[in-house]
Amino acid sequence: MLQKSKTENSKAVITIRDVNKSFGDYHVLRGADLDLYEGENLVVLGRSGTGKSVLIKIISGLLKQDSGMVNVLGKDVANLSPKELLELRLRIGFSFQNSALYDSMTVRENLEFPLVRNRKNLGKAEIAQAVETVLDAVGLSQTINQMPSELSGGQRKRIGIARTLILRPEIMLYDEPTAGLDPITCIEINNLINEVQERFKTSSIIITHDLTCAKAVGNRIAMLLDGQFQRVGTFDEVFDTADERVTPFYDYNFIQE
Ligand SMILES: Nc1ncnc2c1ncn2[C@@H]1O[C@H](COP(=O)(O)OP(=O)(O)OP(=O)(O)O)[C@@H](O)[C@H]1O
Repeated sequence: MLQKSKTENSKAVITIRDVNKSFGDYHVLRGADLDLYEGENLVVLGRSGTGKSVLIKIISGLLKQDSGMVNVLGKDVANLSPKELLELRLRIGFSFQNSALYDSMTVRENLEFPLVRNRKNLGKAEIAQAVETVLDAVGLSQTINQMPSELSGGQRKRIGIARTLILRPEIMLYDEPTAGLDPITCIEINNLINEVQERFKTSSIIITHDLTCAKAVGNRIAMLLDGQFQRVGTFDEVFDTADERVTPFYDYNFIQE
């Protein structure tokens, strides 16, 4: 796992500075600052409705901030042309709760799909090799000819992550990766997030309400409070406080050591 000092010496692949975003009277992001460093797993915590999804949408260019700067992989996201934005999005892997597999396709076909659509220069053998590599990475080589309906929830999640990895993203964005999974499967997904970091050298933002997950995968934790990342650091640093906006997170979560 990355040491904190190493993380802080790395270059930022996402830089967010003084970002504001309102919906009507509701000022969701209020001068938010955040860096994602190359190679790190950064966990974003925050109560429901604090703006975590809004932030991810701004990073991926689906929403525009009202003011402030968002730079992703050297690009000023708010000022990209539609074509440049598409190119940037191909360098980002999204693992979202609603990124379901295609039920009518086998695992192999599900994994081939993004390559066939986005990497038109690849031959059959290269596609087959890429499918094998990502299936091996998520530990599910044996499911290659199965249908999604034959897989468990945890296996479907892993195949979803494999489908994202097949385009070799530089950044991974995980939105609540362990939501709705049993505790054993949660541990498997946490391990997978760490394996992906190591094997594919990705830089990742992981949004979660699951503190076991946060502790297991986060090189750093960033807590969104009142529209800003007011507590950023290691897990222990973030929770070593009597701040009443922070302590309930810890008190009400069961932490598996
Ligand atoms: N397109 C939109 N139009 C109006 N309001 C919006 C829009 N998108 C988000 N909001 C509001 O912004 C606030 C933050 O929403 P967001 O989805 O980012 O919360 P979150 O931190 O991801 O919450 P959760 O943990 O429940 O997913 C909410 O009050 C939401 O209603």
